[in-house]
Amino acid sequence: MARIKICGVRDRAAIDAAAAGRADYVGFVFFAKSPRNLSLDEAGGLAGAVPSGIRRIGLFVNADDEAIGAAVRAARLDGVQLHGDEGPDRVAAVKARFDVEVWKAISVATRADLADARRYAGVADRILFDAKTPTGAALPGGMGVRFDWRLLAGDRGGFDPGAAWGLAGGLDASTVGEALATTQAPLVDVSSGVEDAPGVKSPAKIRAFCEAVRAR
Ligand SMILES: O=C(O)c1ccccc1NCC(=O)[C@H](O)[C@H](O)COP(=O)(O)O
Repeated sequence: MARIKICGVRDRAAIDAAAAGRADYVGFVFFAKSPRNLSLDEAGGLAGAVPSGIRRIGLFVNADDEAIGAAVRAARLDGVQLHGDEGPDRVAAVKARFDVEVWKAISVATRADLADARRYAGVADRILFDAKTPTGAALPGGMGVRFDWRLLAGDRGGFDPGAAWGLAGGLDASTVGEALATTQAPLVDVSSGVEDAPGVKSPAKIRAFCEAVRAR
């Protein structure tokens, strides 16, 4: 069964719903422009509400070591998700500096974009294929945009078949079944698809999403 990450949680109710749905990961966003952004204090408080079986992943966009380190410590992060223009060298540097798993998001619109993932082979602990948001969009993710999931069927553009990966972008309880059937993704990541408004998670939608994944 696919693992589940509920990204952009901002309150205890969302964490409780993720736990009830037996999600594997929750995501804390550290990006000031995001409606899901958390302060270090907020993230530290929420971290204590996350049950021990759920891993905490911090999301960053082109952040420096100081910002990543402060969040890793405050929220006792198990992993970091690099969602900006970080190249393989930067991913390797984050991995060397911090004792956490490191995910790299790859923005996908066309098959050509998949080639980017190959650059991170043996460097990132997980590749997250996410939809490319439109040019000039406010955020590089978390906007409910999906891409053609058929691009990930087969060899995923030559991406290492043994490497860990996940699917994000435009998923919700009504679409995740089709996404999983098409891609066989080992992990699905959702944010706006389990919200009532940007940054406002819906416990009912989180539970429905988890049930839809488990129904596969
Ligand atoms: O969620 C954000 O606000 C965000 C901000 C900046 C970069 C990435 C962001 N989210 C990335 C995620 O992990 C989302 O879960 C992923 O893009 C899927 O989002 P959605 O299509 O809304 O489910």
